[in-house]
Amino acid sequence: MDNHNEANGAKLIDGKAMAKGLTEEIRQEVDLLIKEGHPLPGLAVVLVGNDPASEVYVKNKAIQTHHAGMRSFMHMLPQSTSQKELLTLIEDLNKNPQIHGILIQLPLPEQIDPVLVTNAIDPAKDVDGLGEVNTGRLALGMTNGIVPCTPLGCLKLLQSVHPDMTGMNALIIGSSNLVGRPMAQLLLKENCTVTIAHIHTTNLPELARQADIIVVATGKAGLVRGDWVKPGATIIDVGITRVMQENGRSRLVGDVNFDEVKHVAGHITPVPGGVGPMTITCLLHNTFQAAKRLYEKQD
Ligand SMILES: Nc1nc(=O)c2c([nH]1)NC[C@@H]1CN(c3ccc(C(=O)N[C@@H](CCC(=O)O)C(=O)O)cc3)C=[N+]21
Repeated sequence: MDNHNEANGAKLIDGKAMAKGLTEEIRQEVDLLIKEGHPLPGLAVVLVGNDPASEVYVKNKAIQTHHAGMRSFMHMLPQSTSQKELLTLIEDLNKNPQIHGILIQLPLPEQIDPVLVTNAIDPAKDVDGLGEVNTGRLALGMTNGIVPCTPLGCLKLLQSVHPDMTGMNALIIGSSNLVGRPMAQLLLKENCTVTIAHIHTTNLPELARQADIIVVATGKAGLVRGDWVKPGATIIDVGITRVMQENGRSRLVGDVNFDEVKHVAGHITPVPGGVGPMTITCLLHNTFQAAKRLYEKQD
């Protein structure tokens, strides 16, 4: 499959096509598990509150879970849900043998501590990979942990262009627990020289111009400009912001000024159709792996 189309100089890395292929592979592996007599892998997604964007993502995750031949369990809780109520639900999901993966959609309402609830998930079911056990395993370079979905998707997109990243300068813009920090661990493991830039970084354009790889996850639409980019560099755009156009319709834009950067970069991911679909496929992959590991222990 050719996932690379021309984007006026830069080649597009087609995350949508790659995600479709990987989801199909997962579906075949799920079929094999079921033929061996194992129960269907199940994913529980918990959404607290009624943020419309989160609702779209969560529904999309449920649809994709079915495409991969797995079961999905949705839990939509009101904005006023207490931390105790959420912890009780997590306890139930931890014990439920039909559920192999648990995802608590972030961000959470302010009365709930995201670190506390994330750590309440059984590490074997923590398919977001955000709890302290899986975070620690990744930091130690262990291979038995679960890797967060968005950075894992970014890694697969990068590997499609660079099978060997040894010695490359990688700049990560954004230091969140969800993306920036785990991304740094993954690229370190690929033998990159990793720089993490964040809100207090003073010389961002200068750092960007030295980078062979840029992964940007800040939520600042259009942050990365054309003259920040080294010619031929590979750009992974994690940002996703909905903006209103003059015609009254909205469209999605990333953290990269695409129209400028496409003339300079070697490869670039589009928004939409880049990192987003790969994030969902990696969630399915993590859920399948969690189920498979459990079945292997039971055999
Ligand atoms: N615990 C947790 N884990 C997450 O992985 C997580 C989360 N919380 N909170 C919110 C962010 C956001 N996120 C996206 C997933 C898919 C698309 C996606 O499929 N985007 C499509 C477009 C979708 C559209 O049209 O709106 C695309 O880029 O092509 C976007 C965003 C996962 N997140």
